[in-house]
Amino acid sequence: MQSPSVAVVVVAAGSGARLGRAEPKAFVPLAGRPLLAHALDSVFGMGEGLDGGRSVQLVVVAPASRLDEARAIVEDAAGVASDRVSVVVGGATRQLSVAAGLAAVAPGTGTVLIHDAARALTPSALFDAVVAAVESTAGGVIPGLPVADTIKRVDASGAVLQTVDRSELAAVQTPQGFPLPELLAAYEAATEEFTDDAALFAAAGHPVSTVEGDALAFKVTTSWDLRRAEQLLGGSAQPTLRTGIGVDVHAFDDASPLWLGGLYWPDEPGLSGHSDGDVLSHAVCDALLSAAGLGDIGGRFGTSDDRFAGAHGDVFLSETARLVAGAGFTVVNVAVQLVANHPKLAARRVEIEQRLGALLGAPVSVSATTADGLGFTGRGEGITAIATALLQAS
Ligand SMILES: Nc1ccn([C@@H]2O[C@H](COP(=O)(O)OP(=O)(O)OP(=O)(O)O)[C@@H](O)[C@H]2O)c(=O)n1
Ligand SMILES: C[C@](O)(CO)[C@H](O)COP(=O)(O)O
Repeated sequence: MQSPSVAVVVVAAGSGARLGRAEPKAFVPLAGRPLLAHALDSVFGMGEGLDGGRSVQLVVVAPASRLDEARAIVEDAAGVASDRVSVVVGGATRQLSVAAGLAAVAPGTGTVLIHDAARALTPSALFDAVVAAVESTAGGVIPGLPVADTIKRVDASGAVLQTVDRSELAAVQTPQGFPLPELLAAYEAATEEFTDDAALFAAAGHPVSTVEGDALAFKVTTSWDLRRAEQLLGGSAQPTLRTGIGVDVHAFDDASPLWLGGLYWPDEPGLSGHSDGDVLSHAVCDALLSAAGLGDIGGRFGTSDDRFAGAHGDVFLSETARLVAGAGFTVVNVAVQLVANHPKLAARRVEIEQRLGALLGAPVSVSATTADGLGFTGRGEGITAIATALLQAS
């Protein structure tokens, strides 16, 4: 293969912990397509693109678990099979992922750009501007934007120590461009972890300058960023809603106290279980986890975990609410229905609704029915709870 003069390494191997989705961030859908696909649109839109006068090599760095998916996205974006595109496995840190990508860049390449897949809406013109600046300066080039907020230095307690002069600061983006031989040598020499490639390059003694960044090159880090990206792509400004369902069943156990909806029910037979058997709270947790795409209560709070032995429903509900919020959702409402001969809920229904509503920060409706004498609930052997939850992406 003839050595291309420009290579672009797109790092897409991060987990996206701050986004909190089940899939790695680069594979999270944005307007119906993975973030990575959008990022590649920008690469293939470069003036120096694959079909242009000069060839550009593309290396995508993906998680080991998503190699096939990444290959399919790359092939789809490239339109044609090409020996100028490849997908390699990333590392545990961004720096290791970049190093893995650089190892796949053709020797003899003049300029290499390192780009975050998470900056999915970066305009192609920014790639072109960085390439042009690397070629004219022979140094490192990064896009930067003025910092809009006043910046304070604070200590661990939050006390303000100093106001930083922001006229000297820039918020730095990608793609970051470098002459390949110098960047490779800098990576070889690096003994510490840097948050961007320019810092690593500068630590090796090389000059780095900025070109004007672009607001569209923002990094999708949190759910809020993802929503902003959706809206910029002309997606509906309607909130993203997700429903979930949860069902739980526990058998009666005369030797246990009854806990239901977070309340103690004296003089009623209890329910068996690893925890306190609060079937109603557990169904609500499952509905919330299901709506957020976070699996289920068994997967999150397994019976092998001693911390949950005998735990009350409140513990599971509070932790579920924390997980759901961490995944970028607010609870719109929850509805739960018990299928049971007893206890009779009517007298304490409002009390349960208020208690669970306060825990979840959203309305909770509780209802009950019997099974007309049919099945195990009809025979009075246990209780079934069925819950639904509605979440809104925050
Ligand atoms: N081990 C890693 C870590 C990050 N990245 C990539 O580096 C870019 C910028 O990193 P960041 O936004 O911090 O992504 P994550 O590390 O995935 O996010 P988080 O810190 O929230 O987990 C992303 O495109 C990400 O996929 C990577 O390729 N390999
Ligand atoms: C490289 C980078 O995108 C420059 O802004 C950024 O440093 C990487 O993201 P992180 O959030 O710092 O891991």
